[in-house]
Amino acid sequence: MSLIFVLGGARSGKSRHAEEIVERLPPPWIYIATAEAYDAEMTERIGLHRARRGEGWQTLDAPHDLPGTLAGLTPGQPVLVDCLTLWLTNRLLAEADLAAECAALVDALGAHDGPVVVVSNETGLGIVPDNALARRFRDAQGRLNQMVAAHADTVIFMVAGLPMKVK
Ligand SMILES: Nc1nc2c(ncn2[C@@H]2O[C@H](COP(=O)(O)OP(=O)(O)OP(=O)(O)O)[C@@H](O)[C@H]2O)c(=O)[nH]1
Repeated sequence: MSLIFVLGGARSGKSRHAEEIVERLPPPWIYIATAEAYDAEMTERIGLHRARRGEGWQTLDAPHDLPGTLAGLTPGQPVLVDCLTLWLTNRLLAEADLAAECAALVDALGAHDGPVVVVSNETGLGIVPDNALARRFRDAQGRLNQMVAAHADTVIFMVAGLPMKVK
């Protein structure tokens, strides 16, 4: 098992970089998507991602049950999880026990018998949000990122499309 964690801001190029890492491995590659298309703009974004991925990729949707989806994978399959931020958002809005769910997610990432690349946002670099929900989210995201980074073999921080290896 190898775990590679790719972090960055919005439009930092993290999805593309994560895809390139996985595409160096033998296909088929599993893409676990956590986004839900709530509006036309998000539908278009997702369409662009799907068009870019092309042959060799199989997409699984896991907006909520990410640990269960990971547990159901065939051993050895290279997998890309894109991204933890939307999964955490979905679970926060579902009023889940975030500490327990994040611990279960880290266990599931570690349990997959194959290469895993995980994408997440490095949030919290801006000003303190003015509402409690956003502050809660920011803190939960920071904690989850630390947990995944601690377990990862490699951590890459994307800056303006450029990968910076931090672990
Ligand atoms: N449901 C679904 N979501 C997808 C699919 N492909 C990509 N996505 C989602 O698209 C999201 C990323 O989209 P963007 O907003 O373009 O990425 P970004 O994080 O702003 O930018 P980058 O740092 O450049 O990757 C991820 O959360 C994915 O889950 C898919 O096939 N189905």
